[in-house]
Amino acid sequence: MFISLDHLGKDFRKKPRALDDLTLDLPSGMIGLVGPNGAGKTTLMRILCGIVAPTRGRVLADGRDLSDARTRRALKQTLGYLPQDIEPYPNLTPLEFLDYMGVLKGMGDARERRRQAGGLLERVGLADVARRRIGGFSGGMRRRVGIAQALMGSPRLLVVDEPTAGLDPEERMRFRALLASLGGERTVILSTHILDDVAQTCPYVCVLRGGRLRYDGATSGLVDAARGRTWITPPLPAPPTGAVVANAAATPEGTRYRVVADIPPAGAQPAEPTLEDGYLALVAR
Ligand SMILES: Nc1ncnc2c1ncn2[C@@H]1O[C@H](COP(=O)(O)OP(=O)(O)OP(=O)(O)O)[C@@H](O)[C@H]1O
Repeated sequence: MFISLDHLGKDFRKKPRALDDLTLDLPSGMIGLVGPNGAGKTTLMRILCGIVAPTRGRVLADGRDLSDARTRRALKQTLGYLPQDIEPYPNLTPLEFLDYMGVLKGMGDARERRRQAGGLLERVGLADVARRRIGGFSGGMRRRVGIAQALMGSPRLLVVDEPTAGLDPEERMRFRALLASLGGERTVILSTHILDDVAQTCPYVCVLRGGRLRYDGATSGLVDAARGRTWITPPLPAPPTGAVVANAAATPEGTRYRVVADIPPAGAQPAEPTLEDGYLALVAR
């Protein structure tokens, strides 16, 4: 599915320009959406899912304008959304929950719903607990129920908000591998604060800050934003002023800072930038 944003903007009463003039063509496959708190990621995802209407501009899905109610209805049937705060009903089993979500998505055939639910639970590694109540599941297992429900109806657009937040490292890796297997023909938009998740799963990334698009393109290209601007300081008693600190390492003589800055701090040596440095160079104020 091809999504285009055309001068998209969103004002809230207390927050004008929560999104500001976004124009962008999203490719199919895995797309990372990153940015600091309040950058507008959730607002953008809600607009893409047809939950919130933009104040200005438009979204086109395969060339069709989402401001049209019929297009929105059609999109909702081919859309999977895993919101940040999903809490699957604790009294249901995963099979029951997926069946219910299938009904909400307009899947009328009960046999097909059961077939898909069974296959998806297999895929997310929950087949052996498919008939247990979700209430007794760990956070990671609930998140996997969440992704399975988002995949009911084989959506062509999958929107996933902060899926690995709060998971332990093993569950996070597992979830990441699962997400990586979902790309292909489908468009998957993955919003996250964890840059490493994007580096590992998304060839394409959009960086938002303060409602504006700061970067869109190959994830590997993010490093260029910090090229020639990344430095390691000598041991110092305090961080250098006027530089964005990307990392700090304590030494007996003081702290060595890894910084992104146009002008090198006194005595600093140039360093090869990483994705993180590039991201910081784009979003730091
Ligand atoms: N329903 C709303 N009413 C008023 N303001 C809102 C609403 N939703 C979002 N905002 C504001 O819009 C801005 C963007 O919020 P949004 O939740 O989209 O950012 P985000 O990038 O998802 O942030 P986070 O990473 O913290 O989840 C913020 O300043 C937020 O306070």
